[in-house]
Amino acid sequence: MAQNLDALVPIMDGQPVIPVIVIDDAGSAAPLARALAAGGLPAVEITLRTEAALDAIAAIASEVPEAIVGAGTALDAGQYEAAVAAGARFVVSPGFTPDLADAAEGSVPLLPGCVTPSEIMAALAEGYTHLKFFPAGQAGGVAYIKALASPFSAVRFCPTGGVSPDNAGDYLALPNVVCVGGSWVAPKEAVAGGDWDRITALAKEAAEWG
Ligand SMILES: O=C(O)C(=O)C[C@H](O)[C@H](O)COP(=O)(O)O
Repeated sequence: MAQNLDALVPIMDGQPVIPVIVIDDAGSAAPLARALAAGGLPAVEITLRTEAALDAIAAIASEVPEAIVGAGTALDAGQYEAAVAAGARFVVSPGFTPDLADAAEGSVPLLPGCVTPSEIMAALAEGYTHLKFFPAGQAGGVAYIKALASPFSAVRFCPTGGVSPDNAGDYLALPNVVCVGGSWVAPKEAVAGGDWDRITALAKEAAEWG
């Protein structure tokens, strides 16, 4: 009845930035994951927002052993199960529902999103301490997360949404932030153009915040 922290914490602690990927062509998935891992970001979150997402997760799981593939934007138990079946090693959701909590009783860890104190308390009651904070910038940013530290000293966040090279350092400096999520390390045009060197360079810069 709790979050699988043994599996999740090493992923969150392992790199300061988790790339958030919206993928249109599953054929790009393996080279993209290789490029990110080469830059020091092995864990990648493939959002379940496109038709190609599950195939992309499966491709990375089977072809890129140095990567740690996760699924993002899992909105319900069915999506959690599909992502796990495709090979996801962690699953991220923008929110948290009882349905997702039940599905995530298995071994693949869930990183659910919470913003308000009541949402955080509901997550704590389910045994969840490691939470996504989404949409980070719009929900209150660095100042808001800082204010959550005193009442929720056991909670650790991964802010995502509006995080960029300009503010990632500010988020990561907070004691209750372990990593951030962001799409900037894999720009759409670089993925479409197969510009893997650029993506490795962006990943290297991001990895240095750790
Ligand atoms: O789909 C989800 O579940 C999300 O997490 C949305 C993400 O926050 C953004 O895709 C990344 O946000 P940006 O780095 O601002 O582009």
